[in-house]
Amino acid sequence: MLIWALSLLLNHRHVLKKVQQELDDQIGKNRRVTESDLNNLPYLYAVVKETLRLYPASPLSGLREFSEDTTVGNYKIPKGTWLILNSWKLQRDPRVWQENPSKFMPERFLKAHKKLDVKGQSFELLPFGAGRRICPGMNFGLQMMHLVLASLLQSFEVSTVADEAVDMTESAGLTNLKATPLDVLVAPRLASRLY
Ligand code: HEM
Repeated sequence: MLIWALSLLLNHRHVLKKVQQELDDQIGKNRRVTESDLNNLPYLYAVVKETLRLYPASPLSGLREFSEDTTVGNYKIPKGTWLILNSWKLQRDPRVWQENPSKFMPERFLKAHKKLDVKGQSFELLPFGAGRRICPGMNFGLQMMHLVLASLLQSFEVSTVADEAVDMTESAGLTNLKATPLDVLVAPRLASRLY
C-alpha cells in the first residue's frame, strides 16, 4: 500500500506538496511527527483512502458462501453459492464515483464522499472487506500506513530518477502488487539533529 501511495504521489506532485504543507502547518519542522498528530492530518487520511480505493491490496475479496436461499436484486441465489466481490471494480464504478472514477483525487474524500470510510460500513469502499470476516489487522494497518507515510514525507523530499513518471502497471494475482519496482530518490528536509 505504501508503494502505491508513494507512486501516486510521485505522479501527482501537487498532491505531494499539499501533504507536506499540511505536515509543516500542523507539526512544523522542529520535531518529528508522532502518532498523536495523526488526527490532525485530514488531507493525509484522504490520500490513504484514495490509494486504498484505486489500488486495494486484495482486489478480489475473501470468499463467502450463502447459508440460505435468497434474492439479491432480481437474482435468485441458491444456498451454497459462493460469492467473490470484485472490490477493484466496485471502487472505480462510475455510478458511485461520478467525478473521474479512475483519477487520483484525494479531495473527493473531503467533499462529495466525505462521509465514506474504509472500515466496512460504506459498501462502495471495502479495501478491508466487511462483516464477520473483515480484516482483523485493519486498525493496525491504517495506523501504520498513516504514520509511516507521514514520517517519510515529513522527513524527506521524494522524487524519481530524471523526474520520470512512475509506471503504474498492476500485476495479476490475489494481492495487488506493482508490476515494476519503484525507485525513489530521497533528500532530507529537516535539520540533521532530527534524524
Ligand atoms: C493496509 C493493510 C491491509 C489491508 C488493505 C488488508 C486487507 C484485507 C482484506 C481485504 C481481507 C479480506 C476481508 C474479507 O474477506 O472481508 C483481509 C483479511 C485478513 N487480514 Fe488484512 N489487510 C491489511 C493489513 C493486515 C494486517 C496488518 C494484518 C495482521 C496483523 C491482517 C490480517 C488479516 C487476516 C488474519 C485476515 C483474514 C480474516 C478472516 O478471514 O477471518 N491484515 N485483509
